Amino acid sequence: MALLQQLKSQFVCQMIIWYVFLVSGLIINLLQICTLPLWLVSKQLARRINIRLGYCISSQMVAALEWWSGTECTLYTDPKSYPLYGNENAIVVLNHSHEIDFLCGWTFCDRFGVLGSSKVLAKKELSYVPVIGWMWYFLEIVFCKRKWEEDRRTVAQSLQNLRDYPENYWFLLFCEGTRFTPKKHQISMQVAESKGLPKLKYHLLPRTKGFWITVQNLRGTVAAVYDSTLNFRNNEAPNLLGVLNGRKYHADLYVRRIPLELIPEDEAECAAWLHKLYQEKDSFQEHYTQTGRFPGPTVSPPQRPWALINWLFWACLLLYPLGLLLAQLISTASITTILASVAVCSAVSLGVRWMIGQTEINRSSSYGNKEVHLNNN
Ligand SMILES: CCCCC/C=C\C/C=C\CCCCCCCC(=O)SCCNC(=O)CCNC(=O)[C@H](O)C(C)(C)COP(=O)(O)OP(=O)(O)OC[C@H]1O[C@@H](n2cnc3c(N)ncnc32)[C@H](O)[C@@H]1OP(=O)(O)O
Ligand SMILES: CCCCCCCCCCCCCCCCCC(=O)OC[C@@H](O)COP(=O)(O)O
Repeated sequence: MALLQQLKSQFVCQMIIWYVFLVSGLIINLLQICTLPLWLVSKQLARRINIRLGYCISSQMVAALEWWSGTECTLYTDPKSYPLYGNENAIVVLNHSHEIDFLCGWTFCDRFGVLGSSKVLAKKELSYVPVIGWMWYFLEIVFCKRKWEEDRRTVAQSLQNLRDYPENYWFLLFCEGTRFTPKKHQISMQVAESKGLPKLKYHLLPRTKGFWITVQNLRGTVAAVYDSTLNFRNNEAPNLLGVLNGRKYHADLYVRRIPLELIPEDEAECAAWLHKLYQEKDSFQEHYTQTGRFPGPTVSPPQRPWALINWLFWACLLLYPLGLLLAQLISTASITTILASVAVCSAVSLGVRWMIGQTEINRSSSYGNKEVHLNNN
């Protein structure tokens, strides 16, 4: 067991995982570009094809979490709501304090069959990330600049486009707008105080505009909000490098299904509703800290083999040409080819490090970090 663990953290294993991910990802991005003319002829068919192409990329990261690191995910939820998951459109509201929260989200999407089609309100900067960000254009992910004056029009338009989406999806919203850091927490609690809102211990104060605009624009096509609270056992702070090194974590997710009809239409009432939701989420986190579990029964959505099958397919397809290339490089080794290979590998490593950096909280943006001038009147 310890030997296997050591093997997983070996540089050559990491290289293989990255090689398969990057090369297959770029091939899929190219295939996505090839679907562009199809959008003019049959938009729904183009969307269905892109859902499957997108699955081929995001499921590789799910495979890394589930099959490589062996991370386990436990779901706490009402058994009556459980059969609806994956069989309806939903808005997912999730806390944002862990570096791999999006990845755990993807794992649950996969288990309920909505990984390819799922959406998120994401910051614009992520659209430039190779492979993942480029894939998102074709999956109609909604991007925002976190500048309301600009976002109110563009976000509403992107959401309207999703009204006739041909397959069930979950729309993820991190209402906190940025990842939790002590400084951002302190500043957002000053804002809470100035608004006369109770302080939160485990969350930043939620931004309400994105939630309101999402609910308003998807009303009639989305059935419910899934209020989701994620935590990791033993106070762990998991990260992507840990996953790629084969480190096992245990995620607990608490999901409450709230029918969309219960959410007020009026903007101010909707904002008050969201603030109350976050106060409840805070109490669930407190419960977890005290007892090590969320309230209610647990269910284990079955793990599906497709993420692993997809990864094995790409590995078989891409490792053979890599072997040939390496053999040729070694046999014709000249100083120029060696230098060129080292230069390419270094550039790719830097790119890879930058991509991983996107998930790291200590490289988080300065959004929510600036002192605000509060008006208490
Ligand atoms: C478990 C199942 C999981 C299922 C997973 C499903 C799908 C997965 C699919 C993909 C996974 C990929 C994951 C990728 C993750 C990427 C996520 C991100 O990029 S998060 C960042 C982007 N998203 C958001 O920001 C969403 C939340 N934000 C908003 O809603 C904002 O309102 C906004 C629409 C972006 C606009 O932002 P802006 O800053 O311009 O306006 P605001 O209204 O927010 O700000 C003014 C408002 O806020 C008050 N204020 C000021 N400072 C603060 C502060 N520090 N904290 C809180 N509030 C603050 C200020 O007083 C104003 O208040 P008011 O409105 O009352 O005037
Ligand atoms: C087998 C596969 C292995 C390969 C691993 C591939 C790793 C690819 C890494 C690229 C990941 C790109 C997706 C990043 C998603 C990050 C989500 C996130 O957490 O964004 C942060 C924002 O919400 C808020 O930003 P901040 O304001 O906190 O700043």
